[in-house]
Amino acid sequence: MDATIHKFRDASGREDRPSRTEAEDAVRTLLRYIGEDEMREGLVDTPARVVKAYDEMFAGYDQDPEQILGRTFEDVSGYRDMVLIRDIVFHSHCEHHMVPIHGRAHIAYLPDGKVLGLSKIARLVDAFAHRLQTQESMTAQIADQIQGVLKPQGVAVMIEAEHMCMVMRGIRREGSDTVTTAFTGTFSDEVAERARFFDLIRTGSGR
Ligand SMILES: Nc1nc2c(ncn2[C@@H]2O[C@H](COP(=O)(O)OP(=O)(O)OP(=O)(O)O)[C@@H](O)[C@H]2O)c(=O)[nH]1
Ligand SMILES: [Zn+2]
Repeated sequence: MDATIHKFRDASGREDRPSRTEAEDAVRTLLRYIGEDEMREGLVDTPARVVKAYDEMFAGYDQDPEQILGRTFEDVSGYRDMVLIRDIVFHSHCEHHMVPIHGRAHIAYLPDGKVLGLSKIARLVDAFAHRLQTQESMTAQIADQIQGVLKPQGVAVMIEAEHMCMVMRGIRREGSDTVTTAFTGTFSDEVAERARFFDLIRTGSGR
């Protein structure tokens, strides 16, 4: 499993980033490549729209996951049991074909004195989803980032996703989900904790 976390790059930091105009020209080239007339009325503004959409869909390269998780809370009255956020819907793009992946992430951790703001976990998913991804990398990146920043007793991540590159092209197989998991700490060591994680995802009543 490739757990490499893309290096945080700030918007101005990459000297080799093409300009907006160059990116729009590249879209015009693709329009011509598919057989379109990039000058026809309906397409005149399309390159600018596509680049704007890319800014949003790939905003993750300018987001620092560590900063997203930065603030933790310690005053949780001694709560030590599992915290599970399930069904975090996300949209991403596969790094092989640059077409959408859509799915759900289920993320749990066993606190060791500190907890995260709940919204920060969904923000973390978005930061990684808004980059080119493989499902395996994204799963490992989320687990490693939470483990690294929060240092809980363990992290469990499960992602279920559909890859449009398998639906719209190639094998053209609708409805198959890919499931990936990553476990650290107690979840990695103890089969019972993993079982409770799976139980809570499916039934909501692990104990
Ligand atoms: N492991 C993994 N594979 C993925 C993911 N997303 C897409 N793929 C696969 O990446 C592979 C790329 O295979 P290639 O043979 O290089 O490319 P291709 O000719 O477009 O492959 P086909 O999709 O089989 O037509 C395909 O099998 C895809 O299904 C992912 O998140 N993880
Ligand atoms: Zn693909």
